[in-house]
Formats: sequence, structure tokens, C-alpha cells
Amino acid sequence: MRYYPINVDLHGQSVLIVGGGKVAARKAKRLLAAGARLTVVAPVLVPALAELAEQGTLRHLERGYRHGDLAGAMLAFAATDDPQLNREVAAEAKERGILADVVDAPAQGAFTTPAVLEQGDLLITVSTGGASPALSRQIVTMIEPLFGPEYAEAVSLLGTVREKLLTEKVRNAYNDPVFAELAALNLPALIKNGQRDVIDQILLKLSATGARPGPDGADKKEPS
Ligand SMILES: C[C@@]1(CC(=O)O)c2cc3[nH]c(cc4nc(cc5[nH]c(cc(n2)[C@H]1CCC(=O)O)[C@@](C)(CC(=O)O)[C@@H]5CCC(=O)O)C(CC(=O)O)=C4CCC(=O)O)c(CCC(=O)O)c3CC(=O)O
Ligand SMILES: NC(=O)C1=CN([C@@H]2O[C@H](COP(=O)(O)OP(=O)(O)OC[C@H]3O[C@@H](n4cnc5c(N)ncnc54)[C@H](O)[C@@H]3O)[C@@H](O)[C@H]2O)C=CC1
Repeated sequence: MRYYPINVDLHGQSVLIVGGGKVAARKAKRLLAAGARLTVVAPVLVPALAELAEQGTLRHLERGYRHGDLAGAMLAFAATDDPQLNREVAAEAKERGILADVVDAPAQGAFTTPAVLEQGDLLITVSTGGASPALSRQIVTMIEPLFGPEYAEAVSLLGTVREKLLTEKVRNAYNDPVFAELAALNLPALIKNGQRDVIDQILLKLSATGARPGPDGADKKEPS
């Protein structure tokens, strides 16, 4: 396997992007959506990034990269149009044990970013090991129609039911078939077809066994 896939929790974590161009802007958008505390080092920003800097959504260091800029970062992106400079960023990342994505030379870095399909907590990612980013994007476009907003709702509902079962009952052999049964119900299809009555019946049946999700199953933190 060329790359090992993981899902990183970036909420509140410091991430540094060196470079403020089109590629940096694309990476920044997703990093901010994932809750990162983002710093961008670049003498010039494209308008999309400049706007985020003005709003205070990211921190902009308006200058060229300096060795030492990576201090305290959890992840780094070397995203300038200067290949030599990107390698210097990669070298500092290695020195510090920070994972870096070198956007013009993936072999110099430690990770790459996949194309993404996101519906709520459902995350489908596609990678080609760097061979063809355009194909990764195209595959997401191909499968997008199969995973509509009903998947966000189904995942939220399944998560609530599962949390209830795991917190209210001791995890036991009984739970596993329930999870399998729930997953096999094709909740997304029921939601998409508006079959709320069927869903309500299922939830009612589950509530008899002690798993009672909230009315819409959407509130994970404080299920009623
Ligand atoms: C290795 C990787 C490193 C990384 O960036 O993490 C990388 C590297 C490179 N990309 C290049 C080119 C393009 N990349 C895109 C687009 C995306 N690139 C993304 C990921 C990755 N790109 C990682 C591997 C992913 C995988 O394994 O499949 C996506 C999926 C995700 C994202 O960016 O977050 C995002 C689409 C998602 C979206 O739009 O949602 C487009 C299309 C466009 O811009 O519209 C083009 C132009 C067309 C083309 O060349 O295919 C070049 C050549 C630069 C040059 O020629 O100068 C390199 C360098 C090289 O290949 O050496
Ligand atoms: N991985 C990917 O998805 C893709 C990668 N690329 C590669 O990414 C690189 C960047 O592409 P774009 O964003 O389109 O370029 P761009 O020209 O839009 O942006 C370059 C940015 O680098 C900044 N920069 C230049 N010198 C700097 C320094 N010393 N310190 C800090 N920042 C500095 C500039 O101010 C500018 O903001 C190119 O090498 C390109 O080959 C291109 C397309 C996709």
C-alpha cells in the first residue's frame, strides 16, 4: 500500500501552509472546515485567502518562508510555486517530525490529500497514490449522485442509536446483531423515500430494548 489512510482530528490544531496561491486556497478551505487553526506564510495571497485573513479566519504572515516557521505545527503544506523552497519546507518538517504535504513533489512529503465526498459525518475519500488527482476528483463526481443528504441523516441516526445502545447497556453479544440489522435496513433509502413511519416503527422497537434515540436522531451529544 503506497499510503496508509487515516482520518485526523484537526480541531484546534495548528496547521501551516507555506504559499498563498490557488492550491494553498483549496487546501485552506478544507482545513478550516475541519477546524484547524490555520497560518499561511506568503508574501502575496490570492483573493480567497486574503478575504479569510481579513476576517481573521486564518493568520497571515505576510512575508517569505523562514526556517523555524513550522515550530508548533501539527501538519504542514509546502504549496509555493518555488520547488526548491518547497523542499526546504519538507526538510524542516522532517527535522521536526511534522507531517508535510509537498504539493508539487509528493515523494518529498509524508502525506497527500485525497479527493473528498462529504455528507455530514459520512466521509468518502479517493486517492490514486499521486498518479492522477484528476481521476480522484472524477471518481468523486461519479459516485456523488449515489450519496445524497439522506446519508448525512442516516449516519447521524445510526450514530445516536449506537451511542444509546453502548452507553445504556453493557456491550454484549446482543448488540452486534442489532448494529448489523440497523445497517442492513438501508435507512438512507427510507429517508430518501420519506418513509418516516417505517423509521419510527424501527426506533420504537429499539426503544423497547432500551435504545431510544431523540425524535430526529440528530442530536448526538444529548440524546433524549
Ligand atoms: C499528490 C497530490 C499531493 C496533494 O496535493 O496532496 C497532488 C499533486 C499534484 N496535483 C497536481 C495537479 C492537479 N491537482 C488537481 C486537484 C487536486 N489534487 C488533489 C490531490 C493531490 N494532488 C495529491 C494526490 C491525490 C491522489 O492521489 O489522487 C485533490 C484530489 C485534493 C486536494 O487538493 O485537496 C484535488 C482535487 C479535489 C477537488 O477539486 O476537490 C488538479 C485539478 C484542479 O486543479 O482542478 C490538477 C491539475 C490537473 C492534473 O494535473 O491532474 C500536480 C501537478 C502540478 C503541475 O503540473 O504543476 C501535482 C504534483 C505531482 O503530481 O507531482
Ligand atoms: N497538489 C496539487 O493539488 C497541485 C499542485 N500544483 C503545484 O502547486 C504549486 C503551487 O501552485 P499554485 O497555488 O497554482 O501557484 P500560485 O502561483 O497560485 O501560488 C504560489 C504562491 O507561493 C507564494 N510564494 C512564493 N514564494 C514564497 C516564499 N518564499 N514563501 C512563501 N510563499 C511564497 C506566492 O506568494 C503565491 O502565493 C505549483 O508548484 C504547482 O506545480 C498545481 C496544481 C495542483
